[in-house]
Amino acid sequence: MTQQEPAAAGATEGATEAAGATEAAADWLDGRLSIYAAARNNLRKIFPDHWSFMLGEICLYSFIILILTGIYLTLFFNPSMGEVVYHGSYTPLNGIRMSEAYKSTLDISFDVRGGLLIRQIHHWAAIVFVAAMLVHMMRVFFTGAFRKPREINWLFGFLLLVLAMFEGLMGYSLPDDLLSGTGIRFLEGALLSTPIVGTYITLFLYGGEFPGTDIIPRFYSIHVLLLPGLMLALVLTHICYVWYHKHTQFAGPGRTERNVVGMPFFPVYVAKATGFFFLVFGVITLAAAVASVNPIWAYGPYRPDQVSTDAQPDWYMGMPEGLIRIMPGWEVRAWGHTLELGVFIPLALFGLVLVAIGFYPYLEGWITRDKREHHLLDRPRNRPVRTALGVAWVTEYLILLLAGGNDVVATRFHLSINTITWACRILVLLGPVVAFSVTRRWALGLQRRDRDKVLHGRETGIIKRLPHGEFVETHEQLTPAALHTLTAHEHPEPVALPPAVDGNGVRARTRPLELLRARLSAAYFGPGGQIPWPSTPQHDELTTRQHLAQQAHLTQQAQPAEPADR
Ligand code: HEM
Ligand code: HEM
Repeated sequence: MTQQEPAAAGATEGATEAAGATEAAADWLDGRLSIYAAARNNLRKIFPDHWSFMLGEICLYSFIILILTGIYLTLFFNPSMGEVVYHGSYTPLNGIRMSEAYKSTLDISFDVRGGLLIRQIHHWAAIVFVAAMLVHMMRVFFTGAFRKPREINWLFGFLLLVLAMFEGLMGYSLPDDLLSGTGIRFLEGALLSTPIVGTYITLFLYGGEFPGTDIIPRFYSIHVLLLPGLMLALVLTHICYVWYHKHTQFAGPGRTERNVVGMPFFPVYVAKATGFFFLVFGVITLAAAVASVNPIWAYGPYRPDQVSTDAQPDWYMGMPEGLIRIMPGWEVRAWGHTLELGVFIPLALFGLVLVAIGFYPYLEGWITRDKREHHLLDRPRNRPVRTALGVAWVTEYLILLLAGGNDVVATRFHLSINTITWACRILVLLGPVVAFSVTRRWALGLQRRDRDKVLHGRETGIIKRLPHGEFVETHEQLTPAALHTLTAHEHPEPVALPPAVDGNGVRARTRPLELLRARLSAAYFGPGGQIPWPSTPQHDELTTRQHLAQQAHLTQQAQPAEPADR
């Protein structure tokens, strides 16, 4: 017997006791909540694997980080517009009159232990949150994961995106620094431009004339209570739907519309997801620790008579900002009222774009008349028109982001602000059209390449010289798995117009909506929308030709090209 044995035996006994206690606790819970049945049904749930499926997780984890850090901030932030004179650690602002909201944010930054880091994590998490949402949304869009039965979940996700943008706007308005105030002023202008109800909405929200003393406390309630509450409910519903519908998967051998191929939720995904949460938290914390964001002490407290150059909203508000900056300052005065078209048109456009994004799944469903469920994802190249629409939208977004920062571009690159504005005006109209047509052609080109690969195999890059001098490139047949993946997608037919003459020989009237649907469907699935597979005779001919060429090749290799004697 060695010295260690009693200790080891003691440890085993302890572990057995702990396991027994855990089991007893689990039994107690099961007697009340039937957790065994719930665990049996859910823990082995299968999830398919693809790197792009982690984008939704980044949204989820940054949302959790926002809630955790936000709760910490509420302990020290004072959402009051009451005025105080600052005497604190940040000496350059000593003796300056400011709101209590601004002062408490300075205190969080300079006097609260870990305050600045938490503030920065909160702000960085907000930036990552909205960025992850946009990229996640584009993944869902480009792969067609929004199709039946997931249209509702797309709508929930879309609502989350809109709420997050406004949650962010409210958040960076809270510290009441010069930049915040400029944002609140911008919002006031935007609301005032709404015809008929604009003035009433503004007076109601601001509790009187701008800036008043109500706006920060009101934004605070909305920021820490109303919107996070709504978002939490939506996030939970969103994830429940992902669970209920089961995740989509990319086509591949053994994967069909009726099964899910992947790894079990427990233990594989639980372990992966936990690790990934800490990775996201770590990266955001690192960014917060090394990269300063929103240094409000450098901007100073808000004063309505001041505005700084380079005043920029957070990047996700770049689109409305850009639209307003490039719009000519049109104004109509009639019957004693002013219609501020220069602000109202861009905002209406922004709203329309958002609505179009939210309802896109229904629009595509209407165009394609497709009522089936889809659990296999599309490769973006196989739906060129949809992919091109997505790229056109991203292009438009980026151009407007640039337009929204026209003052920054002008000062950093020593350019004329008018030149930038005019360039953006032209680009906003041309950019999406060019992006659409280049992407569509590109996707069609990739489809052609896939078709060639299926018919002729993969180009190996190995050139062989035949005995009679001809050079040929050898092709390698695809593996059955690759062949399956490349040929798994459907080739839908465009929706046909109803016959011009009905069964009784009477001319039928085509309704404009049906005509529109037929045209759009032809654009999606006509010759400009997909590369048809070769017809059966074409396919047979190609295979025979390939076979003959191979035979000839083999014969030539077997016989010397130049007979030695005759
Ligand atoms: C708070 C924001 C969001 C969170 C926490 C979230 C979370 C998730 C998670 C974890 C998944 C499963 C993994 C994945 O596919 O990435 C998912 C799937 C999905 N999300 Fe989101 N999401 C958010 C925003 C959005 C947005 C903005 C949209 C679209 C407008 C959207 C639409 C969808 C759809 C349709 C699915 C199902 C995809 C499939 O099964 O392939 N989500 N979401
Ligand atoms: C869910 C999405 C959220 C987003 C996108 C968001 C965004 C922001 C942003 C951008 C700021 C400005 C930070 C800065 O000063 O640089 C902010 C401030 C703040 N947020 Fe949030 N936030 C969210 C959720 C929450 C939640 C859930 C809480 C509280 C429970 C919270 C509490 C606060 C407080 C107290 C401030 C003011 C303190 C400060 O500015 O340092 N936030 N938020």
